[in-house]
Amino acid sequence: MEGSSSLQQVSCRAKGGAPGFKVAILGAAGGIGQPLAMLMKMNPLVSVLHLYDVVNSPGVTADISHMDTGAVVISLSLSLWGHVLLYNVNHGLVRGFLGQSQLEDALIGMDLVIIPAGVPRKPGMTRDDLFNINAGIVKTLCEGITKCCPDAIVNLISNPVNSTVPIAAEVFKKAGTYDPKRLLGVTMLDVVRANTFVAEVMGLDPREVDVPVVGGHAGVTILPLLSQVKPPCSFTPEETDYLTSRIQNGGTEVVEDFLYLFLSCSLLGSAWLYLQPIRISELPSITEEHNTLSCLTDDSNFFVHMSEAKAGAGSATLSMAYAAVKFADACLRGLRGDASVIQCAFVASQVTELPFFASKVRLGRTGIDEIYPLGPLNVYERVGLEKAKKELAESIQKGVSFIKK
Ligand SMILES: NC(=O)C1=CN([C@@H]2O[C@H](COP(=O)(O)OP(=O)(O)OC[C@H]3O[C@@H](n4cnc5c(N)ncnc54)[C@H](O)[C@@H]3O)[C@@H](O)[C@H]2O)C=CC1
Ligand SMILES: O=C([O-])CC(=O)C(=O)O
Repeated sequence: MEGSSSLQQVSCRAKGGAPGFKVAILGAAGGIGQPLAMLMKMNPLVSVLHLYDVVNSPGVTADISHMDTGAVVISLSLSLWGHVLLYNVNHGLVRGFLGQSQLEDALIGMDLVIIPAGVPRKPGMTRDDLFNINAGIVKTLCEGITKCCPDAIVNLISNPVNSTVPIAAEVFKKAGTYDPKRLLGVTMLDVVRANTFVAEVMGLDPREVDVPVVGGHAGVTILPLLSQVKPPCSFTPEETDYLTSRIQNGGTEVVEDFLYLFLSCSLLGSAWLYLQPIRISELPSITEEHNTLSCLTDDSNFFVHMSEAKAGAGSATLSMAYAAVKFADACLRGLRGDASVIQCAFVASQVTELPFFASKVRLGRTGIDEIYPLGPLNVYERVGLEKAKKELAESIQKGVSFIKK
């Protein structure tokens, strides 16, 4: 009978001794979690994939387990009407775990734990507005990590990253398992966005662009170092303003309807003077459409670009899953012993006077092998750095106090 067959215990033979790493995703049924799980299932470095959530992980696990890729699915156990039913979804090593009572099983023996669990922003909210809910979620999940896989590399995605990473560090310190080399706040999406936006402006292939983005992961704490872009590029002051603002507001561009308003300097031919991003709700006279809107005013002086926004349905999920997999893959390549695996991440750091800071790090067999200094900054970046540090200091302290209080 089709309906009941999935609930019978089926003996199956998992591929014995498949090489690769064991990875758990906490929050695997969410907007980021699902595409992240799918992409990790496609990663040849992953042999075992554990999918944990407080809802819907059985369905996501069953679905992902049918993919004929290396990381495989063995079994899914779920509590139903007080009974634990074991059902084997497929041969292989993707396992689903549902609810707090299965958190420890989800974590035992993991090499890498990726955490996108928690609530996302709605229009009008800052990432810091998520603190009250997400701080507790991250605390509980990290307490599980200290018990079950204290040596795992942790990739923390849940916002506000500027505070959740300090929270995780304090939880690990309290349990005596803290190793700063293994705790990384994921800021990869800022780099992904920066590469894309710079490539657009310069007419380059984004795959060939590398923009270091340092600081943190919220507003002005996101500091793209455009003076260090590879391949070397020079930007006009207007391009620098536009790119910095667009990268810093990339998350908000997805969360809510957002406008980029430019004043065209017709006397200067194709040059655009960038003004500032403006919310659609602040400009009611402009017709709203869901796709990119370009309109010219009567005197051709204004160019308006409106992004397609989720407008209440959450924040970035697909680009984030892509970025998370790019970052997780770098961590796994480091664990495997590959040379020169370098990415930006928000980590415990002595690069500035702050206890945490995002900058380029080299990943190795035990996590972070080296944290690189910021390198030479221009005046624009030095001003940005001071603003970033001021906000970051408060966010870090908020996270630390949450555990210490
Ligand atoms: N670091 C970054 O660059 C980015 C971070 N984010 C953040 O990632 C987080 C997740 O975003 P989405 O996936 O869009 O949200 P979502 O709401 O679609 O998914 C979150 C998932 O977490 C699960 N969850 C809630 N409490 C949990 C718990 N105690 N244990 C395990 N799972 C739990 C939910 O059931 C849900 O499936 C948000 O905090 C968001 O702000 C989002 C985009 C970029
Ligand atoms: O903006 C948000 O709330 C989600 C996020 O961190 C991002 O997209 O960078």
